[in-house]
Amino acid sequence: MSCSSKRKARGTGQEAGSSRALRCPVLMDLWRVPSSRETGWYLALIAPNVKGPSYPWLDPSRLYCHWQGLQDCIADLLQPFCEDPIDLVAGIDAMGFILGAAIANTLQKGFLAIRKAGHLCVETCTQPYTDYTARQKLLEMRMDTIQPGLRVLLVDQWIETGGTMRAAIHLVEQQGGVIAGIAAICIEDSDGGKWIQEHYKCSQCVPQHLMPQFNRHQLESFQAFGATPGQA
Ligand SMILES: O=P(O)(O)OC[C@H]1O[C@H](OP(=O)(O)OP(=O)(O)O)[C@H](O)[C@@H]1O
Ligand SMILES: Nc1ncnc2[nH]cnc12
Repeated sequence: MSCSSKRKARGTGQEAGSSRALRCPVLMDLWRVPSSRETGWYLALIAPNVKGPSYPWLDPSRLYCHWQGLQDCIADLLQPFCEDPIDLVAGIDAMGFILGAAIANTLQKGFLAIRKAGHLCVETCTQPYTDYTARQKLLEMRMDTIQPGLRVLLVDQWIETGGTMRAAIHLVEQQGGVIAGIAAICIEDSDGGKWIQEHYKCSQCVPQHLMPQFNRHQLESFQAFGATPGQA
């Protein structure tokens, strides 16, 4: 209960400084939609990391709170695939579930959860990988869904080193699935990110002119938060 601001959370009548509002440095205006929704406008809704290097360097989940931001983000991710046959959408644990399920619903397709190990109580195939934390991890997928030739759109929130996405690609292809495409808010220009873009049809929300900021892990839009990012 350290928030001293007295701003009102619009529409709720709830004060930011009330007992229900904990640590809320920048309250979102959930209803404000810019009149000219420029390409990737909603990326400015992403919050910076203020907790340090053991966390991802930013928080895209803030943009999911904004109805028009989420809608435009999903439309942008799907645009390159609008002519392509897709049988199934697969999302990667955990934040890839949000975008993946929203995309599946938009396409009126089913959704397959690719999970971090230890949660699926059915027959699974597993794939070890290393991600941006440099730790060894394990992805897991059920084995009763992908028939040979099934066209799968793989979705995650972010591709940094590409380790997680490559593990998911491997799981789908091992079962005979065809990667119809790969969608993520950002695919960084890392070696792994480039490899994925060279080998698969991809979509991401970050326009070319903003890529240097995303690769540097420092967005100009963070200035609006008045907070020093915990990690670059
Ligand atoms: O390209 P990579 O270096 O492999 O990193 C990308 C992965 O890292 C994040 O997940 P993370 O496990 O941090 O968090 P989550 O479980 O909250 O999605 C992100 O959502 C991707 O899944
Ligand atoms: N959520 C995320 N935000 C920024 N960078 C990431 N790298 C992996 N996950 C990320």
